[in-house]
Amino acid sequence: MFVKVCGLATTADIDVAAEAGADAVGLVISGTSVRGLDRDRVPALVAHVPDGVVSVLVVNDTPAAEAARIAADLGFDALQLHGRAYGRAEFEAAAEVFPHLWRATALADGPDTRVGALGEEILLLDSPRAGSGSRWDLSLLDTARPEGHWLLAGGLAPGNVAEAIATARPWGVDVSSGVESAPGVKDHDLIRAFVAAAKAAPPAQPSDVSARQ
Ligand SMILES: O=C(O)c1ccccc1N[C@@H]1O[C@H](COP(=O)(O)O)[C@@H](O)[C@H]1O
Repeated sequence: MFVKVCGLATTADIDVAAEAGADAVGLVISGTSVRGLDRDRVPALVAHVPDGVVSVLVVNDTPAAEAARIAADLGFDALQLHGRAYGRAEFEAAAEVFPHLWRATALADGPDTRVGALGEEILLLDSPRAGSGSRWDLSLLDTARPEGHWLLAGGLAPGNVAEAIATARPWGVDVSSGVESAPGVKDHDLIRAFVAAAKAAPPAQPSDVSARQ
């Protein structure tokens, strides 16, 4: 089970997530998120992510090509694009700048659920309110379950991730609010508990892909 912990703010957060066994860590650049980092702090945090852990730039409503340039300039391994109604042409233009794109969308919005439909490497299915800790109706997957490299997100936490994995059968999971003691403040014990619970869950799909794309 591929596990990403998102919205990290300090080098200690990164150390804890990596030591717990997270496969990827997310750093948010967004003016509207409580987890949005000052741009001048980001290079040191990206550089702190250890080899073997995927560093992911997470943006919301940023034009894809602009976000791709930021991801490339700051040395991220992957770019998670949330929010806009991105089209294939926008993704293709962004991929020429930075190829490791993740498409984050809400199933309630009726997206194309084929992984790679816009050229992305990973599809992430989230609640319509990214980063809010909101869960969503996983029964929507019954008629639109993706295959392959897709991540489940939205209101996951140490106490519900095993059940969510059993229901949704994703390739991986992503968490932010559910491992915090207050909005934007990561709780290290919750990070450890989340990664342990997710890794212990029986995988629904083979883990046949390395963490670094
Ligand atoms: O975490 C944020 O603040 C955020 C901001 C902008 C876009 C995405 C964001 N986070 C992503 O939201 C989901 C799930 O969050 P939660 O666990 O429900 O709080 C996850 O994909 C994060 O990467």
